[in-house]
Amino acid sequence: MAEIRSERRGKAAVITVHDPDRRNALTLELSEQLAAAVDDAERDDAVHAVIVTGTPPAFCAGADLTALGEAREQGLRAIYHGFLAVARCSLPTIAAVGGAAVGAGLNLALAADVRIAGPRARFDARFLRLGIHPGGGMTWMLQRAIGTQRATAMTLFGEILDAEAAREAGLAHRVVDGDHDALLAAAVEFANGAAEAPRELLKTTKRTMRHTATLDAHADAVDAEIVPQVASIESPEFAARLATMKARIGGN
Ligand SMILES: C/C=C/C(=O)SCCNC(=O)CCNC(=O)[C@H](O)C(C)(C)COP(=O)(O)OP(=O)(O)OC[C@H]1O[C@@H](n2cnc3c(N)ncnc32)[C@H](O)[C@@H]1OP(=O)(O)O
Repeated sequence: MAEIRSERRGKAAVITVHDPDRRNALTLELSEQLAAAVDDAERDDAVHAVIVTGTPPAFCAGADLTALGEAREQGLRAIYHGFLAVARCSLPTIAAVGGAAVGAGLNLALAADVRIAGPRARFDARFLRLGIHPGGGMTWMLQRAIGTQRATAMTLFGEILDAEAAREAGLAHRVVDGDHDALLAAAVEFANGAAEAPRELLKTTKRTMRHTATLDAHADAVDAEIVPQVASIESPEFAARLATMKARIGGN
C-alpha cells in the first residue's frame, strides 16, 4: 500500500515515501501525508533532525504520471505541498537518496538541507524532457545548491548526475557504499551530530542561516547573529553546559 512511514531513530525522525512498485511517485495523498509527517516530527520535542527517504529501488519518481495531465495550478501546488513542508521545516533535514530522484522527486531531495547518496542514486531534473516547465521552485533550489552552470546542465541540457557526480557537484554531501540499510544508518549517524545541540538553538540557528544567506554584507550577518547569540548566552542551558565544560577542562 502506498503510504508515508514514520519512525524515530534516536533523535532523528525517519520519514519514508513507501510505494516501491511505483517508484515512490508522489500522489496528492502521499504529499499530504508527507507534510503531516514533517509537522508531527517538528511537534515532537525529542526530534532534533528529520531524514526523508524512499523505499528502494527509487528515492522518488516525481509526480504521479497517471494524474499529471489533469493537474492545474491547485493540483500542482498540492503535489508540492509535501516537499515544501520539508523545505520549510524548522529542524535540520537530510535526504537519504538511494535511487532515482526525478522531477518533483529531485525537488524532494533538494528541499532537504543535506543530501546523502547511496551508490545507485541518480539525480534527474527531467521536467523539460517530459515537455513540462520546471515547478516547485526547482530552478531556484538547483541554482542555489550547485550554481547556475551545473543547474543549467541538468535543467536545460538534461544532464543526469549519478552519486559520484552529485558529490563532485556538491549536490550530495556524501556518498555511502552499501544497501539502503547502510544508507539509512549513515544518515542517522549524521543526524546524531544535531542530537547534542539544544533543540531551540538548532531551530534559531537554521532560521539565522536562511536569513544570512540572503545578505550581501558580512557586517549585516554579524548584526543578525548578535541578538540570538546574546539570548543563548543568557540561557540556563548555556550556563549548565559552560559549567560542565569548565569542570571538564579544570577551570573555575
Ligand atoms: C509537477 C511535477 C512534475 C514531475 O515530477 S516531472 C517528472 C515525472 N517523473 C518521471 O518522469 C519519472 C518516470 N519514471 C522513471 O523514469 C523510472 O520509473 C525511474 C527512473 C524512476 C525508475 O526506473 P525503473 O526502476 O526501471 O522502474 P520502471 O520500470 O520505469 O517503473 C516501475 C513502475 O513504476 C511506475 N512509475 C515510475 N514512475 C512513475 C511515476 N512518476 N508515476 C507513476 N508511476 C510511475 C511505472 O509505470 C512502473 O509501473 P508498472 O510496473 O506497473 O509498469
